[in-house]
Amino acid sequence: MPHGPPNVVVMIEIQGLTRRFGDLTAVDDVSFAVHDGHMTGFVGGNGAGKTTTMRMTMGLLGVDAGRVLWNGAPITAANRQRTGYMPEERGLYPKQKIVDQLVYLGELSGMSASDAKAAIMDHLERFGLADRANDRVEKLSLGNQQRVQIIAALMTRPEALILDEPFSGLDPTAVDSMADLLREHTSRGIPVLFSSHQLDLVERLCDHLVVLAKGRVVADGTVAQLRNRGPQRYRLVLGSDAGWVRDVPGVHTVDVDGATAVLELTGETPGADQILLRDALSRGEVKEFARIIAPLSEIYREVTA
Ligand SMILES: Nc1ncnc2c1ncn2[C@@H]1O[C@H](COP(=O)(O)OP(=O)(O)OP(=O)(O)O)[C@@H](O)[C@H]1O
Repeated sequence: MPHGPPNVVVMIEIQGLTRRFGDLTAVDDVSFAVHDGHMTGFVGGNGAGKTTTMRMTMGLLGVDAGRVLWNGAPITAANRQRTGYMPEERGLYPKQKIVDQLVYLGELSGMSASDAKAAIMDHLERFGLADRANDRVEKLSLGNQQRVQIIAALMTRPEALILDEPFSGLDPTAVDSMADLLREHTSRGIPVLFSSHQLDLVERLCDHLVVLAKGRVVADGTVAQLRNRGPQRYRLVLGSDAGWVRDVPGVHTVDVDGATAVLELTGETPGADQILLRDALSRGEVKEFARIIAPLSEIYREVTA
């Protein structure tokens, strides 16, 4: 059972955040919103500025310019205290028992020891760690330590979640438990921002995507919106040679291999897809005419190139 107030509606807006380290502008005028009830994936190569943006959002790092809004007003310390944050650097005490450590962290966030304990046991159960509650952290594998770190961020009845690479190091079962937990939060209106290099996972989970490259936002939208930015690609499979498609107006031929053609519509000729299909049908059998859905990894390569 999820722990947290029902139907919280929070929107976080990041506006013009900028941070320099010496000559390097690590985060350069970054703006985007993390909408209530949305899972927002934050992606970008190593050093793109994701962690720096998240740390500024959490008030752990000063900003050179820009601001963060919480439901339209400048974010406060109290708002941040109600945000479940998972830092990139994992900070557990190796010698302490898992349950004691989590109770301590819960109390720091204002929970009573008994509430904290109930939330902890529920989360340990979900991550298959209930029987390890009294083990010292150092006895856990790295992946299981990661699960404990996640519990620390999620057990405190957060009203927003900002998670720096929460899926890294998790096995597929833990990835599924984590994904379910995050969905429970978004279904109650909680905004979730998480960074990840696992694009397949981001594609599967996220409603919204922000792509950072060299400190700047290079794409911001739904996966479908990002897909529709470029030319639309189709595959045409005929019963005979497809070479004639090269001469169809408004169609750019990417590749023809015998009866199969990969095409892009240039957008210059309205209804080019219908013209193409009519032509193809008038020449004989059409086995397939379908849009090619680019994987997120391809879109990512294009926007960060
Ligand atoms: N405290 C610091 N002092 C100097 N440079 C820093 C500091 N923190 C970050 N940087 C630099 O800022 C840039 C952005 O780093 P950041 O950690 O935000 O990237 P990231 O997108 O989270 O990368 P990764 O995916 O590798 O975790 C990098 O070039 C990094 O070396």
